Amino acid sequence: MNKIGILTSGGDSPGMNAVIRAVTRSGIYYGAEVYGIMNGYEGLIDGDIKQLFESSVADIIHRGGTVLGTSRSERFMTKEGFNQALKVLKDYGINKLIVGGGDGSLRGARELADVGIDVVGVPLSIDNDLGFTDYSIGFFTAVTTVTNAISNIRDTTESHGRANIVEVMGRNCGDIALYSGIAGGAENIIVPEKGHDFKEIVKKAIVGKNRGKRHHIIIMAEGAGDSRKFAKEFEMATGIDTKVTILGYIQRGGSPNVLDRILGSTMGNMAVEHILNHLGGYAVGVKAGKVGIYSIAEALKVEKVFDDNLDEILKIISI
Ligand SMILES: Nc1ncnc2c1ncn2[C@@H]1O[C@H](COP(=O)(O)OP(=O)(O)OP(=O)(O)O)[C@@H](O)[C@H]1O
Ligand SMILES: O=P(O)(O)OC[C@H]1O[C@](O)(CO)[C@@H](O)[C@@H]1O
Repeated sequence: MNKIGILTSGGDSPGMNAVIRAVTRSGIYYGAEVYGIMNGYEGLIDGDIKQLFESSVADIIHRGGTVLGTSRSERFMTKEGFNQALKVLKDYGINKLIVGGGDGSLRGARELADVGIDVVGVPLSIDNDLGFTDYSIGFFTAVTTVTNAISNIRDTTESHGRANIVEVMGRNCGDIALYSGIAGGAENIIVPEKGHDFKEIVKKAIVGKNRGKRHHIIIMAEGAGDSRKFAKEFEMATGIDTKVTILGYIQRGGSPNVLDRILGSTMGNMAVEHILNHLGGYAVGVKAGKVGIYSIAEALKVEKVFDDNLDEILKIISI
């Protein structure tokens, strides 16, 4: 009997529950037992594990967060914690493990594969910072949430003739800023991958103001610097009353959109099909619209590349 374990790890992301549901139901469909490991690698170390049945995952596809809980586990990064996790897998007879999470979580999964555990990693993170997949699950829901927030901020900014610096998440990746900047019609984005020309940003705002423009929205990725400091300097240089909005967890929670539900369902199903038929370590991803499976070691070597073309388009069409 194959026993599949599933855990979610790192920052939660919209779509985690769609993956848990797809893994559970696909696993049972293909004749395996499925076990939910609570709170990511922490639950794996502590043996906080429960068997999942078809109805355990009812009514969750539309919910944000993760019904299994998640964590950032320092203990898993220690030799003792890691060995304890291996012992728990052995004690429970869990011979296949599916890990949903971001870059760090999948690196943890690769470590497990390196010592002989069959694993499949599923990219689940709002940051979209994994190079081997065009999109990680949760990213587009977060971008939609940020875009809706920009629309609201734009209304009130326009009414008052102000500027607003909107700080978004993404750790060292500027994709949330880039995609929401395009979709929300922001004047500028500031991302960690690129330097920014402060004088150019100021000039653009002043030219816009002189043309009669009553709003100026700048999306600043959290990894690109201090948004409050930037706002003060921008206000000083332009004379435009400037506010800061830090979106925080608003952009990580919430019901997953259609794309994240579909990616979660198809990737979860593919992870199960693959893990039941192959030994070793793999990761699922999406390239050019197609869901595929890759060696996890190779996948994690692929560098994340910033989309300069999209950045250029933003510059051309935001005046
Ligand atoms: N290099 C590594 N080797 C082994 N385990 C790791 C490694 N990096 C991270 N982990 C484990 O994965 C957990 C989650 O990693 P991290 O906090 O980086 O989040 P993440 O998976 O990148 O998700 P998110 O993108 O949402 O932040 C860590 O707390 C740790 O237990
Ligand atoms: O969950 P925490 O510890 O607040 O972490 C926040 C970080 O997690 C993410 O939301 C997802 O990786 C990042 O964008 C952000 O920097």
